[in-house]
Amino acid sequence: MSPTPPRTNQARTRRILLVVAAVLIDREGQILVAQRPEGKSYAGWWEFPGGKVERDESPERALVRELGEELGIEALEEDLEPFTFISTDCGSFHLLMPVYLLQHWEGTPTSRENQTLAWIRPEALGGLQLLKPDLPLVPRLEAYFQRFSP
Ligand SMILES: Nc1nc2c([nH]c(=O)n2[C@H]2C[C@H](O)[C@@H](COP(=O)(O)OP(=O)(O)OP(=O)(O)O)O2)c(=O)[nH]1
Repeated sequence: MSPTPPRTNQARTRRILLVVAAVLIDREGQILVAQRPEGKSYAGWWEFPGGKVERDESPERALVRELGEELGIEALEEDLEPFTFISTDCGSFHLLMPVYLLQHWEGTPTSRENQTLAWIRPEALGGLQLLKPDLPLVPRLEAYFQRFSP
């Protein structure tokens, strides 16, 4: 009988892609979601605003930059509240995505990159075709918002 090979979680480690995302929450407790536009990978799927962290950029700086580029808003790094993170195998890369909550910003979020924007109630998140890596965020956000409902 041959010896049992050691158990490993994964055959090999893939390149880590560091992406940051923000859950914007307005005064009515609605959250902002964005639909990826034609021409991008996963066009038509919904996601949270954000994007890839560039070389020599902190996650918070990257997110402030992405929010400016995608939504035309000004956010402060200190207003980004760490919420959770996603760490998952996406096939050709391993996605590591810190997710922040944001309740204060300057300006009105506007589509700057042809994405469709929607303000939705947290309980409507489950009905959207969200990017698969984002699915664990749905129950976590629902639980977060339930804590504040009467
Ligand atoms: N912004 C954002 N990206 C997400 C989320 N969930 C998720 O899996 N991603 C993935 C999709 C992409 O592979 C990557 C985000 O990168 P991106 O949006 O800057 O990249 P992209 O491929 O759309 O753009 P580009 O390289 O063509 O400029 O992270 C999310 O909620 N928000």
